[in-house]
Amino acid sequence: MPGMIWLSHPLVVLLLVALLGAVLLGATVLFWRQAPARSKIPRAQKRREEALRRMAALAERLRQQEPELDPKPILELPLEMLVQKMLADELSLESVLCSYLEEGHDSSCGLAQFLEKPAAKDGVIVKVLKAQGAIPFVKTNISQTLQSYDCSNPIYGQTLNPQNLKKTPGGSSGGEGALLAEGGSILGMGTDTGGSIRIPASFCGVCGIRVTGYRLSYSGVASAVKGRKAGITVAGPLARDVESLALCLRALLSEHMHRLDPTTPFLPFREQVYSSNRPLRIGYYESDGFTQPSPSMARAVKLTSRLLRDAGHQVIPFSVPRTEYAFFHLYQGTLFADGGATLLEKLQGDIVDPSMKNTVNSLRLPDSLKRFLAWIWKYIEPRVSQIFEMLCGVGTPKKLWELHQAVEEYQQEFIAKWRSLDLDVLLSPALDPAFYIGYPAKANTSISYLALYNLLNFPAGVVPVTTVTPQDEKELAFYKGYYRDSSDKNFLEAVRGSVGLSVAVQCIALPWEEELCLRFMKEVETLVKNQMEPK
Ligand SMILES: CCCCCCCC/C=C\CCCCCCCC(=O)NCC(=O)O
Repeated sequence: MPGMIWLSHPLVVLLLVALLGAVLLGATVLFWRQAPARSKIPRAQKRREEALRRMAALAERLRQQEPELDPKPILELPLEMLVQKMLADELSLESVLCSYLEEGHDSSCGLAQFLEKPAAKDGVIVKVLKAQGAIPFVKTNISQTLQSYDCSNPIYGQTLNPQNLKKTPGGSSGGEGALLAEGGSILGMGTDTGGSIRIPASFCGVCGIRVTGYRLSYSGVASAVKGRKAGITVAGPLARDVESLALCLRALLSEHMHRLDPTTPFLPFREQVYSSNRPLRIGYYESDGFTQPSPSMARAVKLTSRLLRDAGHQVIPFSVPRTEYAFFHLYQGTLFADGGATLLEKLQGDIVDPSMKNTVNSLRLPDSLKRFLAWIWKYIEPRVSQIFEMLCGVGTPKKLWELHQAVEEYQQEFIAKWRSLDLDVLLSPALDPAFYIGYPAKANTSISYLALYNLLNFPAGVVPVTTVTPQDEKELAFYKGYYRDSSDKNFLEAVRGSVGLSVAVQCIALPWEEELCLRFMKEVETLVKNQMEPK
């Protein structure tokens, strides 16, 4: 046989042996490099099991001591009412959640190399909350490195969405979203670079807000990627209602926080802005022209803008300028300005979670190959081409400054448009309904509605307003997406089969206007609640 003749050639045999040797060597080196990570993971899992056993034992002891006590009505109380009851001595209970760097605890970011390095002291947010009586009681699951909006890592596994166990709770702060949705907590803290507070909140049917950069302290918050100066990561709370978010920000925006971290402005919570009821001028859009909204996302904006109009507010159409440019060139440009070097460094010797493989494998390619793929994909799927271009990084400090300047110019262009319409606030879709597990990595352009406000650095929060109806589901049959590419196709697959799942809207204000943003969110929440429960 001709094949056998080839195989009997000594050079071919030599080549095959060399190839096999190289593969074996590669696998051994990888195994050896991952060995420390592999050994830390079972220990972390054991610590978690022990903690859960201790919690179960404590719960059992409480049940025996107080057989009459029903904790459910307490856990379901909004934070504000809980505080009122505690102040009135009707309740004494120990539970406010915080997942930030906390003395004596690991903040792993889903990375084995961050394990067994407990924080030496509390982060500023934890310090301020503790000083006001908060008792952090649990750290919740996140996506590996926080650079994905799924919620999975090789240490603690995949978190599921309590509304549908085949769906992700979103990420990166997906554990917080799931715990709040299940009534297991009353307040959580997350971080947001591309929707990591707002996506889990909207996927799980709770509220969340990303504040203007630097308004809340970021000191002591663990992260796999630090140092970005555009598209910066910010802290923010998640809770079951807007009043709880306001209570949290009221507590944090204090002299105490400013004293502990003078890089935050001394700008205490402005009560009169939050409690004002003057009618608002509200801009709104159902589509950003880049990610075709799911039928439920568009319906959520329609429903909310009608309720707002009926309540006496002025509602004005708004269109987002140059979304494609803003998403790829500016947002992804800043996200991967270093070509992913920082992220890859943090993953060295670690097991890469399946939810991160797409990003990590693409980043690991040599720049020349990324450029070649960008060129090829230009003729097949232009959006994939743009992703590969951005994954090369900016190249030089001069280019980075040019990018920062372009971001500032876009910010001014957006503000000028906002001002020309004399708007107070803006209403947009969030990202809904929850995706099937594994899909965030496949539909990576669909975060455009949320990432825009990371790029602009505006405060933006999400409020659940409706659930997916059978009619929304039927209308998905006509969903094609604006680009008809793999990301559009994956988005459609990700959101199918979601009748009954939560759908939120996004409420946006200008920088430093967190109180106005919250006031707008509260207005939306109240109007939706009132129409669901007519007097
Ligand atoms: C052809 C496929 C190539 C895949 C390349 C992947 C490109 C990834 C693009 C977008 C994903 C962006 C995810 C950003 C998530 C940020 C989440 C967040 O807010 N994190 C919080 C934090 O950083 O603290």
